[in-house]
Amino acid sequence: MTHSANSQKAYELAIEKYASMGVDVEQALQRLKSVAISVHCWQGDDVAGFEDNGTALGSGLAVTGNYPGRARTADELRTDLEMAYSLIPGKHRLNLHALYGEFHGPVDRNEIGVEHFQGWMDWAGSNGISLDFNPSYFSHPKANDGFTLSHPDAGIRRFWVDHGIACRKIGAAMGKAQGNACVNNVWVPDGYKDTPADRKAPRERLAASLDAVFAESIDKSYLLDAVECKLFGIGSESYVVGSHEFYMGYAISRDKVLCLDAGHFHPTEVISDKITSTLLYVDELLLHVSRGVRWDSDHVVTFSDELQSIMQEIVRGDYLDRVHIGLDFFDASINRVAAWAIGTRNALKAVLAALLEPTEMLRRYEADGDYTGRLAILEEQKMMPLGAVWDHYCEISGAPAGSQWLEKVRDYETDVLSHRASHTASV
Ligand SMILES: C[C@H](O)[C@H](O)[C@@H](O)C(=O)CO
Ligand SMILES: [Mn+2]
Repeated sequence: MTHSANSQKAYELAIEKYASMGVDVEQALQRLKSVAISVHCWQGDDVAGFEDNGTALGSGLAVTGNYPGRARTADELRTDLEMAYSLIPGKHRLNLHALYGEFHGPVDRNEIGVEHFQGWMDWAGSNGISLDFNPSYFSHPKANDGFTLSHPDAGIRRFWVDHGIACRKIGAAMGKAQGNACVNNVWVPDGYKDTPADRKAPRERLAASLDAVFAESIDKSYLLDAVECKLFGIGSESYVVGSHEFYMGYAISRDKVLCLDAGHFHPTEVISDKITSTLLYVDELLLHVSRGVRWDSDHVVTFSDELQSIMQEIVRGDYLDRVHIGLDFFDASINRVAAWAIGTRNALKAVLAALLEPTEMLRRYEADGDYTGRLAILEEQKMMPLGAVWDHYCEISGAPAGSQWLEKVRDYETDVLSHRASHTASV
């Protein structure tokens, strides 16, 4: 039997196996097709961007590794992204940070405009990709002392408010051009390394600055404002102004999208358990699917228990239309295109696994108090033929099945990435 006849047979057996649990595989694949993951641009170049403002990555962000082939220009980044998208089944979005504009000279953050992102918008339009956006409150001389929107200096706060306003205009133009809302996510690094004497004033200033950023009402069909909390960063170990409680309250009171980054909580705290709670109080969530490892919040996403739980919670709650799934990791120690492919494919595999769960059966057991049955079926799920369905989905989507994508990345490395000058990422 040929390889494709084998995989067809495996798929047919998988359909039977899932049907015996009351699960319709074709219906699950139909739903999966509509799931667009927002792929983050910053994995491709170690969060460097194209500003050339002489400021190294900081504000608690660090990229380790010096794997050759980092994208150095917007064109290189776009070429790498096209390669990555070709390895991922389905149609996905691109999440751009403001420091990735094409500036052609010095343009400070408070002066950026739609024109600096026209190249990205044209590229996105011709590739059928929708864009999301983020103001960049780091890697800038005015962020070097650890504070931006909550800075004690009113002039610096004003500068960063103007950056936020400029980014909302850019995001709205993207949303208008693409015909669906651009999610514009605000994350600020503000915080103290050591115990503060005043936890209150910076939070009051941050709330006031955010209100100024969001003062202009923009049609939600163009732009969705999101806000992202963090527990701690390198250099803000003792206090982060934008904590979870801060942004939870802010998002609820100001009708904003709440962003939950999987690496931004206590090491044993999981965002999968926050989805059903937060969605009682906010209309929509943005997820930054990431993987924390000790001090780092941004390892490449693997097919972990938590990744599976996140997607189960979204699917079980029927939240696929209320949760925007974005990625957030950066690893300079491995091939960067492979990092995108691994992380995004894993996120999709976890969505598929969740769509193939016999949820009705599990709920029935639970309602009947049959916790033995619930645990037994949850564990049996782990041995179901997910891989055969995934391979089939890749094949019908024109993406490589199994590990075939790796060969394509190796070829791309030889043909393209290896010709780029080597560099050393920040450590
Ligand atoms: C580039 C950053 O990772 C990103 O903007 C932010 O979402 C974050 O998670 C900071 O820790
Ligand atoms: Mn994040």
